[in-house]
Amino acid sequence: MTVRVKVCGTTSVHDAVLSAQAGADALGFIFAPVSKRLVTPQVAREAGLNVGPVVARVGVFLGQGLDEVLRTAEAARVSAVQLHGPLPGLYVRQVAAYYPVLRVVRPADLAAEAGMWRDEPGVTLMLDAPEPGGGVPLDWAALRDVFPRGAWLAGGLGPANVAAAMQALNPAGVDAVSRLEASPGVKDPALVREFVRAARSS
Ligand SMILES: O=C(O)c1ccccc1N[C@@H]1O[C@H](COP(=O)(O)O)[C@@H](O)[C@H]1O
Repeated sequence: MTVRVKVCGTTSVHDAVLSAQAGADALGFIFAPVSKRLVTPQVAREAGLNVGPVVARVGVFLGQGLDEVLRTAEAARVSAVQLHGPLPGLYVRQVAAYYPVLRVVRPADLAAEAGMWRDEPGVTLMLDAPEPGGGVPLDWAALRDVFPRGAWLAGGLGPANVAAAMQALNPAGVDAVSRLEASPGVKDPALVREFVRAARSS
């Protein structure tokens, strides 16, 4: 199975084009106000118009109301939505009625969430560290026996460790932000290219 590669925390058209040219399958746009990588829906929309017809644009949310999520996703013209934080199942289903959902869970919540979304093709699980965007890798060895088939992996991934993470867990997709930056919200071109290359060749 070919791994999907998502480069998150895109805050400019320039960095969107850079990541797309590096070969990313998906770009993440963070709309959570707490983030150092906060982007406006207008910039995300403009970025999406500059990366061609194939690259997915994922709107990232943390602890925001349903109305805000749906309005922002529409304004930004994203193609998928990534949901962090504790959320009722009904909320996730309501978003999934409009957008494919990447449901982000911490290892502690994996068993419950995996059971909830096993038969819902519109919801894909992503495992991440408890502190999103913190650059801290998960304990891959501890997850080896429980990592769900088809799930994505995030948490402290970068050029130097993505191959080992893939070897340990065989995720369907990998996602990274802080280890690809020159400064918060600004991509380091070499790190982005090397991350995509390392994931592709693993
Ligand atoms: O990066 C952020 O600032 C952020 C804020 C709120 C929700 C999600 C955020 N980022 C997500 O964090 C993971 C991995 O980040 P890292 O590679 O460990 O720095 C990824 O899913 C981002 O989309």
